[in-house]
Order: sequence, then structure tokens, then C-alpha cells
Amino acid sequence: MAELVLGVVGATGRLGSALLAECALSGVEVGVTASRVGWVAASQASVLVDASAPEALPDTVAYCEKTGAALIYCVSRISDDARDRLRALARDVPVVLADNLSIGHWLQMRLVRSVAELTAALPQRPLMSVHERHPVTKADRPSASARSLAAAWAESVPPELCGETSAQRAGQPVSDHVVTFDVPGMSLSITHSVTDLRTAAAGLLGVAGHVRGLVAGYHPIFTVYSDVYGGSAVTRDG
Ligand SMILES: NC(=O)C1=CN([C@@H]2O[C@H](COP(=O)(O)OP(=O)(O)OC[C@H]3O[C@@H](n4cnc5c(N)ncnc54)[C@H](OP(=O)(O)O)[C@@H]3O)[C@@H](O)[C@H]2O)C=CC1
Ligand SMILES: O=C(O)C1=N[C@H](C(=O)O)C[C@H](O)C1
Repeated sequence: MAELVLGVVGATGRLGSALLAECALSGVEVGVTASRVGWVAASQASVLVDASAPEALPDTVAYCEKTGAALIYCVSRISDDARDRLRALARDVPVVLADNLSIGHWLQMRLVRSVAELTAALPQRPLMSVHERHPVTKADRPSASARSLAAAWAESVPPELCGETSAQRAGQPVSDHVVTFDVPGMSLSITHSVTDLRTAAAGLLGVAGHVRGLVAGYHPIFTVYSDVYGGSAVTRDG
């Protein structure tokens, strides 16, 4: 298989620049960068990462269709129309939907599923709620990660046990996601905090080679991490 060459759409942004820095540290070639100013292609990317904004999707899809590059899509606001375009692209190339690239999010998702399994036979099952916090600069709400956490719980419990998802815009970069399980007289919370987007960039580079070798199709980042780092509790996250 050819060498991994990354393309980064949104290269001047918070996540994109963390990715470029991580590529420089690990010696991964970056063949394409893009921002609102335009696209710069020094060599053909085998994996394109879109860490930009919903408006970039047509150019991103066109690049992957033309070159066969796999796509890792990180933009957190995905309209129904965008989802349809991504699913259509996934007929031809691997498309990874990356709601949250931090390994901590993968662990938190797995813990939510474990709590669902462990509480299935309890006389009273907990109500789960999700709270997410991002800085005031985050454009959308609730976060993609918060929606995935709520969906993971909803897969295996009745609707009355699915509590609120709340969103707060305040505080430090980058994010907190807290899932809380309540039964009368007791609460259990599991918190995932990200303080530096380097963790997201490192998570992505850890699986980029694997993504390049995936078959065409729609692959949630949750399943990618489960494939690479083990375990079998695999369902959807997007
Ligand atoms: N999955 C994950 O782990 C994470 C996901 N995200 C998500 O990634 C996305 C980007 O976040 P963040 O880095 O904070 O955003 P920033 O606002 O810091 O950066 C946005 C980037 O996208 C570029 N851009 C905007 N519009 C276009 C366009 N039409 N064509 C090409 N490039 C464009 C900007 O270019 P310019 O400089 O020219 O404006 C800039 O490089 C968000 O949806 C965010 O929620 C963020 C962090 C982690
Ligand atoms: O915009 C961000 O910063 C982040 N967005 C992602 C999300 O919407 O879940 C992941 C992480 O929380 C950082």
C-alpha cells in the first residue's frame, strides 16, 4: 500500500493546526492543506481530514471522489443533507465520521454501554443525562460527542430513562462531557475533559493508516478505535 499522505481541510483552525503540528512531530507527510483562502496541493492525499466547517463539504467530497482518498470527517454540525452526501460518498471510499477524536471519548462511550449492560437487571435502572461544556467560540450545540453519548444510552434503555442533554458555553479550551446516572438517593458521574487538541490529533494519527486500508463504507470513529484498540462492543455513534 502507498505511503500515508494526509490532507487537512481547515488547516489554519484549532484542530487543523494541531493536526499539522502532530504530523510534523511524527514525520507524516501532509500533501494537501485548505482553508477559506483556497486549496494547496503539493501531493495527492490518501486520507483527507475535514476539520473545517459545513460549507467546505462540497469541495471535500469532490476531492475524495476524484482521487479515491479516504475521508475522516470531524465537523460537528452535520445537516441531513450533509449526511446524505457523506453516505453517497461512502459508496466509493471509506468515510469515517469522527464526532470526537480523543481516545477518552471512546472510553466514555464504552463505559456508557457497560453501565447499560450492568444495570439491565437492576430493580431500578438509572436515568442518564449528559452535560457538555465548550468555550464560547464553539459554533454549534449540543456537541457531536454529547449527541453520541445520549444515543449510545438510548440504544438499550426505554425512552423514559433518557434524560436531558444540556450545553454550556463558557470556560477554558477545549471541552468537558459529563454523563450522570441517577437513581433515587444516588448519582454516578463519568467525566471526560479535554484540555489540549493535541490529544485529538494524536488519536487521529494513531488510526489514519488503518483508515486508509478500510473498505468503502461509513465507519464511525468509535468502531475504528474498537477495531484498532480492541474489544467488541461496537455499534453506531453518528
Ligand atoms: N472531532 C473532534 O475531535 C473535534 C472536532 N472539532 C470540530 O471541527 C470543526 C472545526 O473546529 P475548529 O478547529 O475549532 O474551528 P476553527 O474555527 O478554529 O477553524 C476552522 C477552519 O476551517 C476553515 N474553513 C472554514 N470554512 C471553510 C471552507 N468553506 N473551506 C475550507 N476551509 C474552511 C477555516 O479557514 P480560515 O482560516 O480561512 O477561516 C479554518 O482553517 C468544528 O465543527 C468543531 O466542532 C473540533 C475539535 C475536535
Ligand atoms: O468544537 C470543539 O472544540 C469540539 N467539538 C467536538 C464535539 O462537538 O463533540 C469534540 C470536542 O468536544 C471538541
